[in-house]
Amino acid sequence: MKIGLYFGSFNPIHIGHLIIADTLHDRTDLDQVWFVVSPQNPLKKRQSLIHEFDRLRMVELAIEDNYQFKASDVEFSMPKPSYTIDTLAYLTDQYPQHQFCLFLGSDNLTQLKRWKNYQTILDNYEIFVYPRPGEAKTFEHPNIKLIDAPLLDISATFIRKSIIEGKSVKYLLPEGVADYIRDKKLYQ
Ligand SMILES: Nc1ncnc2c1ncn2[C@@H]1O[C@H](COP(=O)(O)OP(=O)(O)OP(=O)(O)O)[C@@H](O)[C@H]1O
Ligand SMILES: O=C(O)c1ccc[n+]([C@@H]2O[C@H](COP(=O)([O-])O)[C@@H](O)[C@H]2O)c1
Repeated sequence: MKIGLYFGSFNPIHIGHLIIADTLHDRTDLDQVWFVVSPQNPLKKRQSLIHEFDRLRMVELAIEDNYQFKASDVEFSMPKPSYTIDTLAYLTDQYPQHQFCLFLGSDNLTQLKRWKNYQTILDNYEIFVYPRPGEAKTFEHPNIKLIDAPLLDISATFIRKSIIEGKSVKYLLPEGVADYIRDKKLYQ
């Protein structure tokens, strides 16, 4: 099977993530999308990062009606911070029957040259990139595939801020995720 790995902090998962995953899945020959919840992005120091178990649970709630989407906690038992090349090597070793590729927002493509062993990632994995407002195209490589799709000006940062300010995030989050945040009083 061909699997698209969608790595992220998902703090929390929002409808932008779901639209991106669905668009990339629809426009490629991928069989499944795995949402890989990263405990700690090596380049982001965030005090508002809630526990990875809550972030994983919200991903599970968000994708439960889509059998082609899976949630992965593979990075929970790996060393922190979460280096993508190490997870790719682990998954490639664990699942030799699968072919893996990556999903990135274009903000992360801009940052890619700061990632651990980015050249190895580039040379060995196809990368599908969803455009993000404010991000210019940075570099080209045969394995980088830019997808032409509507810009989505939605971020988890905006959602966290809105919750703190008591503003509505009703249509920015899947319903189950909004309920989970409310019940557990997260991000307040
Ligand atoms: N609106 C968006 N457009 C394009 N890509 C996005 C968008 N939101 C998230 N992504 C991509 O999804 C992946 C996971 O993103 P992440 O969980 O960090 O969400 P975020 O909304 O960027 O969070 P935060 O605001 O906390 O940084 C990254 O590759 C990111 O580039
Ligand atoms: O491997 C790296 O050096 C590296 C550097 C920055 C980000 N990443 C990964 O990129 C993914 C997206 O992160 P985020 O916080 O934008 O959702 C997440 O899985 C991070 O662990 C990985």
